[in-house]
Amino acid sequence: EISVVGLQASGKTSFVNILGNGEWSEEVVPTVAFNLRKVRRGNITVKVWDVAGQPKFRSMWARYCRGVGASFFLPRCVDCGQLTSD
Ligand SMILES: Nc1nc2c(ncn2[C@@H]2O[C@H](COP(=O)(O)OP(=O)(O)OP(=O)(O)O)[C@@H](O)[C@H]2O)c(=O)[nH]1
Ligand SMILES: [Mg+2]
Repeated sequence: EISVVGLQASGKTSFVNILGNGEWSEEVVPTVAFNLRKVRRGNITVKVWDVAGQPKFRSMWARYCRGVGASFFLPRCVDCGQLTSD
């Protein structure tokens, strides 16, 4: 089980889509709350929590990072200052 958190529009959903089906899609919409996606590789299935990055959802990050095997934080470098400012 892994979780992916980071600021809005940092590309988390796009990243998880590529993990899931190898496809790039331009038509991604901002995530509301979270998406749960199951990624299969052979006989292993990994649950991936793709968590929303908009400020109102950030309080949920800790909950989704607890108890998972690994968490990814995708930074969005055009506004790294934003994490501390909001
Ligand atoms: N150029 C470029 N654009 C990207 C990349 N990854 C994502 N995008 C674009 O950035 C926008 C936001 O991507 P999302 O995957 O929705 O971002 P997100 O982190 O899931 O956003 P929230 O769900 O709001 O937290 C989309 O228009 C993507 O097509 C990348 O590696 N390069
Ligand atoms: Mg998203």
